[in-house]
Amino acid sequence: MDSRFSPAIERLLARFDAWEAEQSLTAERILAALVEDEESLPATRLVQAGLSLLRLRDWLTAPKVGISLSRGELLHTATQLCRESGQDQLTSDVLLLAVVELAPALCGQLVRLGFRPEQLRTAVVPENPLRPESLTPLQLSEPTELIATARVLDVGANRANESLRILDDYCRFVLEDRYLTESIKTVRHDLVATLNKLPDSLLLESRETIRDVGTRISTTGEFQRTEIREVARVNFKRLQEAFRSLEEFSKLLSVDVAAEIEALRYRVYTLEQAIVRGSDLRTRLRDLQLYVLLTGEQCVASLDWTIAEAAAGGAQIVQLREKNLPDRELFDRARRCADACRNAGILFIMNDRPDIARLVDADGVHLGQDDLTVQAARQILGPDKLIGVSTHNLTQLRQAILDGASYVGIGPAFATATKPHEPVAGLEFLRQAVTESTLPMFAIGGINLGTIQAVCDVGVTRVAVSSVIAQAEEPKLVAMALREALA
Ligand SMILES: Cc1ncc(COP(=O)(O)OP(=O)(O)O)c(N)n1
Ligand SMILES: Cc1ncsc1CCOP(=O)(O)O
Ligand SMILES: [Mg+2]
Repeated sequence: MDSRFSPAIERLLARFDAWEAEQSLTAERILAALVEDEESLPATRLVQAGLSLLRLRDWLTAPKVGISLSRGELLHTATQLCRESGQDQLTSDVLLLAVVELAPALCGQLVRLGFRPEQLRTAVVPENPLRPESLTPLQLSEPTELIATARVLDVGANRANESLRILDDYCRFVLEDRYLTESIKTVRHDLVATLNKLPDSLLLESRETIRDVGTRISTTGEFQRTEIREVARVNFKRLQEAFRSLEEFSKLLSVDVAAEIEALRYRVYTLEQAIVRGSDLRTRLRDLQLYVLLTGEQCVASLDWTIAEAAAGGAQIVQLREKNLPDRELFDRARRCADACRNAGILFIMNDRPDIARLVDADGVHLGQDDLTVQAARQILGPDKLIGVSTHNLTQLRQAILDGASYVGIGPAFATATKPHEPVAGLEFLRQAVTESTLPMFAIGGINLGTIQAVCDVGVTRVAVSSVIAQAEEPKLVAMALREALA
């Protein structure tokens, strides 16, 4: 067996041999084999680079003339890429990059499905690859400090991996969130890739669980979990401890590996914010489907009356969206709206202004792409208030999730006179958004009794509306009809 190949890669290459012998080795076939397992490294890399596996599989199963490749040229390119990335062993993501680079026509097709080739290259062949010569040569024959270091790293890697698996399950089965699941999975793969940069089998050779007194120590807290969310919270803590330890001890072997682990630790911190805090706020919004944006001048009647009527018809959130009021009047109006919403038993969200949201004790604030950041608004509002973010494409949606948004607006679904110059994102974006994540999402823009069915048909379950309520003679009846359509 060639030491550059793991058993999994050997098995793949044997399949390629067989296909080549029957003259059916094509770029598409190799790609399909690499993503057969949705947890595989190539599958994760493609998702990271913007490709949806569902769309890719649909495309792969459609009939097409394949692009022939030879096993020899594939291995040649892959070996060169390995050299560029400073790794000794051929990994499956390097094979993937080799296929994409050898078959530009295939790459072009994937780009049409959302794939960003430069992102794959950066992930597989980083700018400043860790060169093997930066690692200290090892002698593992005697129980030295080196062996002790390796044991600590082995334990840390196992702990981190266990926690990541649990968090993967949490995102997948509790939150049912595809993007967060992929993000956790990517951390797991990247940790493996980073630790693989340590000398061959160092961690395994040093394993000595029997001598590890820590395996027999447990505290009562270890077994107490009162809520499912606790599982995520506790495992993020464990994960961060494991990363901290890995980072400190790997400094003894390679500063480059330590730096990569530090970067992973920061990514995990961002995910913790999104997953643990997000879980609380998601729960608060779980059953809320109808969100109404109001501007005083747009309402045919008074704001107070419109809020009371809309709430009586089933509106569950009101946002005050004023664009032309001086601050004192805005503050005054916000206070009255907050009171009206409290009286009606619904949530009150302030548009654009975390400062005023805080002053009137609103339930939260809504921010657009050019407004203050989520992080800045959090500083003003503290940990318990809702922060909504407007998103118009998948990149903005993913960023809002990582920023810790409590919900997102997705749209505009249709052109609307309420915000006439806003480019329409359309129904296809709405469909993609609800497939990508389970963060509460309110479709917005041109939604009324005539268009709401089309919005529901793409899988949306929550809407935010303005003119259809503000300009209705009977907002209560309109709200009831919108709720009915969402039911
Ligand atoms: C629920 C919801 N979604 C989107 C928006 C739009 O916010 P933004 O892009 O900041 O535009 P303005 O409303 O501030 O003009 C929203 N307000 N609410
Ligand atoms: C604030 C905003 N942002 C995107 S569309 C929109 C207005 C939605 O109003 P309407 O429901 O009247 O189309
Ligand atoms: Mg705004």
